[in-house]
Amino acid sequence: KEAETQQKLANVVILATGGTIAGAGASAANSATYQAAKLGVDKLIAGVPELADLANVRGEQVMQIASESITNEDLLKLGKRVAELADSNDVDGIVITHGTDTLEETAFFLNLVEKTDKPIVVVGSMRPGTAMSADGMLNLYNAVAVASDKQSRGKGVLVTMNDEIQSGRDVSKSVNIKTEAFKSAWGPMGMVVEGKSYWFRLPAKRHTVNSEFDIKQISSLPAVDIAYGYGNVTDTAYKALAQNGAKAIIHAGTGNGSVSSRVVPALQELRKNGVQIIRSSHVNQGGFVLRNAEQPDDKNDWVVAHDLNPQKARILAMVAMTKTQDSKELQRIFWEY
Ligand SMILES: NC(=O)CC[C@H](N)C(=O)O
Repeated sequence: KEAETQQKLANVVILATGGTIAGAGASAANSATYQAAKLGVDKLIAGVPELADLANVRGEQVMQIASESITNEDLLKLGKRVAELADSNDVDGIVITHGTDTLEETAFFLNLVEKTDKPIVVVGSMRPGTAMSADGMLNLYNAVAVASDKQSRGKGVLVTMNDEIQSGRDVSKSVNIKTEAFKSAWGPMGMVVEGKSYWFRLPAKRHTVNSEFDIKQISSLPAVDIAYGYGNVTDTAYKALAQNGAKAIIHAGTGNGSVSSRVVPALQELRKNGVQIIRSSHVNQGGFVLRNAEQPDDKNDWVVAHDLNPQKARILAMVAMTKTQDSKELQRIFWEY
């Protein structure tokens, strides 16, 4: 009988990378002061026995770090392992436990490069498991529920936080401390309640199986860095990043991705020297940067990131530049993904 139920359940692999969901604090009152990345994946799984009702779950520890320390090499390592598992006949879905600080970057990266329609769900928590009202158990339960559900196939990389199913492309950590941290300018795709998914929207942008990018063809990512726009800004950071080898600079601009007149000449010069300039916006609730609005992008040969925030624009630029160095192609990619 037990063997029969096991056969009916989906096979879900949990790839653990660290973060608060694997964190531990000194006391139950420590919801914000704790150490991330302490618990191994077996303890995470053992902490939610109800996972066994949803799927045949097994875990792998890919790394054990706080997500602000994730490097491009870590992203590639994780992405390649996800692709191997997705190719395996006995894997139906993949869950990645992750720190929340760069979760949106990893989710978007996987959304661009994984050539599979099998569900890939990235999940974290805002409080460590040792805290009162810890959110990790339910977030993980929801992630496994979504990853084992056939309805989740072909919808791109997903994020389950705070009972919501979000698109890995759109979602961003928009609030810290609070458990309702992850939001998208375009709204969640659905909800997951008591292990059941309720869907309301589909992503309109290219992803996974419809993407032109494939993790199996990527062996390294080019240097792309971000510089911040603000009052009284100088061009020092932009020049320093280029000098240090940046192939593209994401301008985390004010408002519509506007650029200070004190910075414009340096960016024009950098572009002439081959560095791609990509205008994004650092406004909190969803930037929206259009070509030739605020700056003459056609004349400057710059690219706009449209609705992608600076950290997501960095991910797309890196992936795109594994294939093209042409600014027009880059702009096409920024419209399509
Ligand atoms: N809530 C979190 O996961 C944050 C912990 C840590 N800074 C990380 O991103 O891994």
